[in-house]
Amino acid sequence: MNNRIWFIVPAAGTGSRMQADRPKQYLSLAGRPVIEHTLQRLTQALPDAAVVLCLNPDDPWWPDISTPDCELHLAEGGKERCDSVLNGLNLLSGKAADNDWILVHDVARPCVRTDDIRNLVSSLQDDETGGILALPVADTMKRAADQNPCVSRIEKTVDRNQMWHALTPQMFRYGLLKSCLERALAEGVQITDEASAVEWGGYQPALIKGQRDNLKITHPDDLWFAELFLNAQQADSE
Ligand SMILES: Nc1ccn([C@@H]2O[C@H](COP(=O)(O)OP(=O)(O)OP(=O)(O)O)[C@@H](O)[C@H]2O)c(=O)n1
Ligand SMILES: C[C@](O)(CO)[C@H](O)COP(=O)(O)O
Repeated sequence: MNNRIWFIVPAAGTGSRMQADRPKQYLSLAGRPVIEHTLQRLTQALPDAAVVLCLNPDDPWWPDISTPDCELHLAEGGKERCDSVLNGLNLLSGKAADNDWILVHDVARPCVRTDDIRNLVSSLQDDETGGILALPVADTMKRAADQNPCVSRIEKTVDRNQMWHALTPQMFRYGLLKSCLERALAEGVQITDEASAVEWGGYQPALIKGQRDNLKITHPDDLWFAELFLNAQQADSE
């Protein structure tokens, strides 16, 4: 594959659902900040890929982080995750070719397996649209009658067949992703991942099965699960 690969890592969130004293990407996980684990996984998976890290402009913690041994560009985070990603894409204007691959990966997913990342790239390197790591739903799915995140009532059971959890990285050509994301945001479309912008653009991104331990650290107990996964992955590799 002769096109370059660029990681864009949205890392400008405040981690409000984590209820911690700092953004979750700077919380300690197995003795190191979450962000260091994530960046290490990305650079281990694809050592020749460059990394665009989207940081909150007022982030006081980044200077204390051990930076990965890779080509690293810093972009300014935006109001929402999608804005941070678009800022990362804009930073690559004039650097990335339209057919270069962009892999967007949440900094809050430090347990992503390098094999999964490489499998995503090898599976999609000849694909015109791109796609995402995802996980088929294994539980019966219920739609709640309201938005209370703790207690509610079942409004209906949703057919789980053909339902997948979207993970990251999400892999798209630079030109396609930038165009779809710019237009979707300009139209006020609710975008929570890159695939939803590409779908809005009329494309059908691929779903490539990933591992269940690629969790997004979101709530306090997720940090405990992440450490379990890291320890289990370490034990498997020995
Ligand atoms: N304005 C934002 C918001 C989120 N993110 C990043 O997008 C990823 C997924 O977002 P999420 O898990 O929602 O992180 P937060 O927004 O920090 O969490 P919360 O919604 O609990 O505040 C995270 O790596 C986060 O750092 C970002 O770069 N810019
Ligand atoms: C991109 C993502 O991780 C795919 O599941 C998810 O949409 C991020 O959501 P968040 O609310 O911004 O964490």
